[in-house]
Amino acid sequence: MPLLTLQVFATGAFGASSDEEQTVPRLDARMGYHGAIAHRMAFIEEQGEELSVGDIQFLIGETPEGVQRTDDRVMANGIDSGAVWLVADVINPTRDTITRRMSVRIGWLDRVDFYFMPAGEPPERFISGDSIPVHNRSFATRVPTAEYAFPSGMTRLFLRVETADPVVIPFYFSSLKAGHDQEQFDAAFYSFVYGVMFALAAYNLMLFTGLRRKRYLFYTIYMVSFILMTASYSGIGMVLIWPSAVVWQQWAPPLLMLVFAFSGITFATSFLEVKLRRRKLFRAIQVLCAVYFALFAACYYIGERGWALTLAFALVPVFTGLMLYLGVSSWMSGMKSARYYLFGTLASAIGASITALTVYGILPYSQIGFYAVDIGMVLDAMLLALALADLVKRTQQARIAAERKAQVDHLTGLENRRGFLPVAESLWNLVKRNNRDICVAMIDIDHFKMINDQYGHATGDRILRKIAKVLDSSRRQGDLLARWGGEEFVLLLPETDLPEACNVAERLRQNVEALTIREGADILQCTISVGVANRDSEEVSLDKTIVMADQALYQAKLEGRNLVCAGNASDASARAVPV
Ligand SMILES: Nc1nc2c(ncn2[C@@H]2O[C@H](COP(=O)(O)OP(=O)(O)OP(=O)(O)O)[C@@H](O)[C@H]2O)c(=O)[nH]1
Repeated sequence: MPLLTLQVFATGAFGASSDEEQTVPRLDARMGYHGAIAHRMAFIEEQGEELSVGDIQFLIGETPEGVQRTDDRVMANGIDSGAVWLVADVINPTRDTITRRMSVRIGWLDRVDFYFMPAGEPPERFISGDSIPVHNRSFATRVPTAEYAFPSGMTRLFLRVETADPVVIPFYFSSLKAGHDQEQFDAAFYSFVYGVMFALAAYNLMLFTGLRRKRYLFYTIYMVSFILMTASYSGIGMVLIWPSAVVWQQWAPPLLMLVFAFSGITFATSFLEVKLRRRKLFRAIQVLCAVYFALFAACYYIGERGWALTLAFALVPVFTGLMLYLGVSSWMSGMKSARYYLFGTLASAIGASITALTVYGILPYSQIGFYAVDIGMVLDAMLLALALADLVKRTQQARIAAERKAQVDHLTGLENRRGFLPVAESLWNLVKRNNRDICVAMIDIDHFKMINDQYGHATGDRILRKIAKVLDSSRRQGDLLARWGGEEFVLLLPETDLPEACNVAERLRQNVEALTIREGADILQCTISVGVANRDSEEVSLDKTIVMADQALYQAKLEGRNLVCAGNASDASARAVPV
């Protein structure tokens, strides 16, 4: 007989009795018990050596004080603990058989054996657990399940659970219909979770294919690794995808937990541009990832699955903390899109913590507690997708602002040559199509070098700004004014013939001449020279008209400055004349 060290899992130990009927609690076969019912059963924990049904029967008979009770509906005993037996006597007071469905609703348990022993008969056994290929299990279900037709009288029910994973035993005893309804609910829930995840993963993969931005790829990997991780520990993977891959099923949960944590942190570092902003931290994260993978490989090599799981369970909070820290620090440093990221990470962290605490038995077991990680992750997936969209929006806005900035002259606030030309070209083409007049005036401040030399560059700048303002307020609405470069400006006058353009130019000249600028004790007055040219034939381009206006401006300078000269764009050899 193996030596047993018996432990109490929780408070409320059953008062031991030599009466076997009191030692083993009773279940009524007619009842459909609501929720998990470990508190309605007795339990015994194996210490080292494996026990048989005969050993357990012997123990119950000979040392009933060793049989324990718990107040908890779900037994939770942490990682790598010994095998646990649950025992109850199922009473069927009717003459007919009563069929009941029993299941342990956890997909990661290695080995689960159900034994049913009617009085005076040998036990009938049902085997399950993820160390057994699906087709070799008594019932090919996602979670360990048995259906049994309880005969009239008493049947002793034994349940043995053994695993290197966290020992959690939500044992359900229900009618076939209630069991079926629960499975339907689970299927609907996982369909919803996986549906959302797959849709977002596929969409972001498309974005990656089209845009070639790595962050979309990392998002996709993060989602897919979550799907695979939950598929591995929920048992869905084994039932639907790898029904015979027992070794893979044993190692998949810790491995996929690592992959999930790493893909999450990789997405975070890419999205929050940690490599650019925090180079040292980025290196440290890479080293940490490498160390974890090396430790996992070592666990695999020596066959310590419990250690690998402990490693994975220890890693997830570390990386979640790191992801939260990165989110907070990025938000603090002004990255607006980081707040969606932060809320998403917070949702998944809270969900994962609730599930972990539920699985460890620290929080009372509930459906919502058990599925909290999935609910949190769905929220996380949606908020991260929102964060990516927000980042795209902000990047676009920044690009448009930068493009606009590149088209504006920062000194005068007028358009510069880059801003002027595209608008001028389209106006030019429009006028040309309608065969209307259009003119160009080139404007240059006279003797500006002298002002710079005498009063300094800063005063020169101030005067440039003032003259630009005068020009801007003197132009007609619809005319396009820009700083062409240095102390030169250009004015495009659509729907304007040459004499009218010369009138406008003359008004500008007069307004600038009337401008007085105080510089210390001096009152400064500036003048401008203007060259005007018009489009006087079909073939004349904007460029050519600008050249002609420039020549007319040169003529104005030659004629003594503070003048408006007009030229003819189609006849560049003709001499521009003062107006
Ligand atoms: N303060 C200031 N000066 C500028 C700026 N851009 C060009 N200049 C100056 O404008 C002056 C232009 O000199 P020039 O091309 O010789 O022409 P000018 O002295 O105006 O003589 P005319 O055009 O022949 O009347 C140079 O001294 C340039 O340094 C600017 O943004 N700010």
